[in-house]
Amino acid sequence: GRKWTYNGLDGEHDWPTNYPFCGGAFQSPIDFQTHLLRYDPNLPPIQVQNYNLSTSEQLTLGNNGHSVQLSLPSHMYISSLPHRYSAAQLHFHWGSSNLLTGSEHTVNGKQFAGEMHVVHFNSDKYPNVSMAVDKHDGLAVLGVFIEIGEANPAFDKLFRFISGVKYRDQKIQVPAFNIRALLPDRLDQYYRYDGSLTTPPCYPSVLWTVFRKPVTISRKQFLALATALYASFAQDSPSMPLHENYRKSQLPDNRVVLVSFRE
Ligand SMILES: NS(=O)(=O)c1c(F)c(F)c(S(=O)(=O)CCO)c(N[C@H]2CCc3ccccc32)c1F
Ligand SMILES: [Zn+2]
Repeated sequence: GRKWTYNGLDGEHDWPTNYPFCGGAFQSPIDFQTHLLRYDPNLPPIQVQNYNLSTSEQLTLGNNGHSVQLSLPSHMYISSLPHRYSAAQLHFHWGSSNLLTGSEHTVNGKQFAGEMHVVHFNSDKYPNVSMAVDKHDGLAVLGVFIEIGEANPAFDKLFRFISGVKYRDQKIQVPAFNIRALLPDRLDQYYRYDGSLTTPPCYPSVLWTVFRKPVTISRKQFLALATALYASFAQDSPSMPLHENYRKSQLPDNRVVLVSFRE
């Protein structure tokens, strides 16, 4: 598709020009304001299967110019939703070295340092993520807020390779590891709403689950993510840093956000 960026020309205000859904309804992210929340006691804890990948498996780590993404095998899946949602990839959104506010979803206006998304597709109905991406029941994305605090060694299994994908379209193979260790310990407390991809083409095809509890990584780990990457190709000059790759909050339109926890 046509190129798009997070700021300046081709920035998010211009996305609807080439990607009409970006100007439509049910857009993500949104701000989880208290008055939008409704407690739903029937929301079950999220259950993930086969997330503990063996180190003999290899995954593709890539820089697609918009984020750093890790391919995931489709034998990983979420089993607690109405359909089986199989894993496709995970990626990150962040601010910059001195902007510790780079999450996409926010809580009463509070922005976290970053956010990780684990993208899954409805493998009961669609053969792969590309066929699912524009269907109303196509995708389920798990969102994890990232805060600066105690280091989390699991993220180093990914971040230690980031210098290998500094420039756009660079890809390397990395040893697989336990992806469950990237999620918070409690998967029973989360925000749930119907939304969209937060990047063009912004299809309103995502069942969002954003965990209430953030994960923490150290400032050193965060800087590895926030300062290592370029959105431009290796041969391009000048190079453009890949940072502040988060979309602004979208209008809730009269959407309700279900929560699995009581305040
Ligand atoms: N925040 S988000 O979860 O909405 C989201 C992204 F923020 C994002 F950057 C990407 S991407 O593939 O890295 C780049 C543009 O799609 C995807 N990629 C998804 C959507 C399209 C697609 C097709 C195949 C594999 C993954 C994806 C995404 F779902
Ligand atoms: Zn994302």
